[in-house]
Order: sequence, then structure tokens, then C-alpha cells
Amino acid sequence: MAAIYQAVHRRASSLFCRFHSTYVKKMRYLNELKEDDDFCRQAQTSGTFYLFHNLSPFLQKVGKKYLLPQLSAAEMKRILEKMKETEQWIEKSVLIGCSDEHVPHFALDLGALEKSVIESELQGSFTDLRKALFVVDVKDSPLLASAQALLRWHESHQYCSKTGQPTQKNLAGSKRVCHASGITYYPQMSPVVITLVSDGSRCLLTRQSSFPQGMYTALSGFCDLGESVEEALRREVAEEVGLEVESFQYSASQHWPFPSSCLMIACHALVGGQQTEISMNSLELEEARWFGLEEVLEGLKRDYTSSKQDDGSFLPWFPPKQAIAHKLINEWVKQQTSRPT
Ligand SMILES: NC(=O)c1ccc[n+]([C@@H]2O[C@H](COP(=O)([O-])OP(=O)(O)OC[C@H]3O[C@@H](n4cnc5c(N)ncnc54)[C@H](O)[C@@H]3O)[C@@H](O)[C@H]2O)c1
Ligand SMILES: [Mg+2]
Repeated sequence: MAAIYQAVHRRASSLFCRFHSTYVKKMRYLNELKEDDDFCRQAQTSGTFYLFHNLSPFLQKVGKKYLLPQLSAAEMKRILEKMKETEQWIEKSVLIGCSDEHVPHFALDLGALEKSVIESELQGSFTDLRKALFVVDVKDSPLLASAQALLRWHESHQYCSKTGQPTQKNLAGSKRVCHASGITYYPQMSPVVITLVSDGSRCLLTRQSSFPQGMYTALSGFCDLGESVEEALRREVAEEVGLEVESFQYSASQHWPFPSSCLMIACHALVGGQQTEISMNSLELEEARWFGLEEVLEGLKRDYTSSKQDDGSFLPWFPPKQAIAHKLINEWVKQQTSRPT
């Protein structure tokens, strides 16, 4: 009965959808896949698959480029047969999007299978996300980050935290349910505020000891439970560098997979000209200092390799364009260079 209702509902929505844009149709289609297990199971037979192994994405190197291959359902079956595994593996995949033509995309972690066999069969390698994210085409990195985040969430939410019983994912992987308690778990992320503080003519960039040598970035911090974005922003700036924010402006947001699923909320903040002396919290930061426009422009031209000096020290460089900190720094430069002198 439920299946008939869903089929009728789908027919009605597709008629209704004739008047909708490609984007709206796509979002409605994805939503249906999340809500209807049978529909999603059927979609898995015509979808494409991105492979992971213990959360490392599968990449192919072609010339100097790293490609993110999508396997068809037929190729998936062939690989699984070759490894003497059943097609049921496909049901372990999670939905991560679809094309404008409604070809659904799934991510599947084959961590329990022999890595080297898959790598030689498909002529590529499973690559740590910390490398993969920065070598694939920039347009592919958000997909890679969110696919890994969803797979990671499922891997770490196999059991109900109330009953200790196994939880079960829906076909699309948009939730997990504990049938003993009836609790539904949804994928979670932690909100983080990232703030480029300026005093009007300089910007404040910081280093943690865990960063690659020479890399400086904007201040960041996890939001505490119950805090608004503006409260978290003011608190983090006060905690980490001892300054009081006068005003701030939202810039953009980004999903970030490290350490696991953050929603980065990026802002520009101003501190008063009278109040620019940094009092750094050395438990959290290794260095925090003001950078002038010239130094920022020079830093933007460098990366890890080119910042290394003959004596082994590193000149400042900033996060690559995949990181939202890069956007904040670029926006600050634009604002400084477009100001009337
Ligand atoms: N994409 C970017 O451009 C960009 C730039 C800077 C930082 N980041 C990310 O922002 C994240 C947070 O920045 P930070 O390290 O300065 O934060 P932070 O200043 O809040 O300090 C981190 C500490 O906060 C605690 N903490 C509180 N809530 C936490 C939670 N939900 N998850 C993990 N730890 C929590 C832990 O003790 C942790 O060591 C980092 O993990 C980093 O990957 C991204
Ligand atoms: Mg911080």
C-alpha cells in the first residue's frame, strides 16, 4: 500500500515538476531518494559510484592530473564479482548528489576488501583525503569532502548511544535508526567561526604548532553549545588574541572535513584602532601577528614548497583556494586595494 502511494505521489510530483527549473527538479529528486528506500535501491542500479577505502578516496593519475573516477553500476558489479563478493555491497553506499539528468551519485567505502586488488584492477590508488582534496580539480573537492564526511559519520554511528544496539542506515544514508529505541540519528557537523580580523590597514593571521611550516591562517574556533555565530566570533577573538571585536560582516560558508565535518562560517571583523595589541593564548596558538598589505600579497604568491628558504626556515604562506580562509584573505586584499587613498 505504501509503495502504491509513493508511486502515485511520484507521478503527481513529476507532473507538477514540469513547471520547475532544473535545479528545483534535481533537489526534489534527491529528496525523494532520501525518503524512499525502494526508489533509492532502484536508483543504485543506474547510478555512478565514487570509491573509498577506509575513508581514502580513489584517484587516477592521468599525466599530471588527478581524476576522481565514477564507476557505473555494471563496473561495480564486475569488481565485486572479481572479488567474490555479492552485489549487496552496493546497498552500503550513500547518496551524495545527482547530475542535472538525474543520474544519482553514490559513495561507497570498500574498506573491508583488499585494497591492492581494487587498485590494480581499476588502475589508480586510494589517496589520503588531506592530499586528495588539494590535487583534484577545484570543482571536485567539495564533493570529495562531503562524501567522505558522510561515510565517516556512518562509520562512527554504528550503534545507538542510548541502547548500545546496532543502528541501521536508510538506503540513501541520510539517517540511521535504532529499531530498539526508535531513535533516528542524522548526520552531524560542528559549526566553526573563522574570522579575518583587521585593524583597518593590517590583518591578523595566526599559526598553530600543528600547521605545515610557514602557513598562517585566519582565527578559527568551534561554536559552544547555545552560542550564536556573533557570540562565538567575539569569544574566539577575545580568547585567542585578547582583542575585542567592534564590528563584523559575514562573507561565506563552507563544509570542511577536518577533523570531521565542520560548517565553516567565514566573517571579516574590525577591531578599534586604539586596541591592537595582541595578547596571544599560547595554549592554542604558536604565533599571532599583524600582516600589512605588501606582506599578504607576497604570501599569496607562495605555497609550502616555494616558501622554504635555503637555511631551512619558511616565509609566510596562506591556505590554498580550497580553504575558505583563502577567500577571506583575497577579499581583504581587494578591499584594501580598492579603498580611496
Ligand atoms: N577551511 C579553512 O579555511 C579553515 C581554516 C582554519 C581552520 N579550519 C578548521 O577549523 C577547525 C576549528 O578551528 P580551531 O582548531 O582553531 O578550533 P578551536 O580554536 O575551537 O580549538 C580547537 C579545540 O577546541 C575543542 N573543541 C571544542 N568543540 C569541538 C568540536 N566540536 N570538535 C573538535 N574540537 C572541539 C578541542 O579541544 C580542540 O582541540 C579546525 O579543525 C580546522 O580544520 C578550517
Ligand atoms: Mg582556534
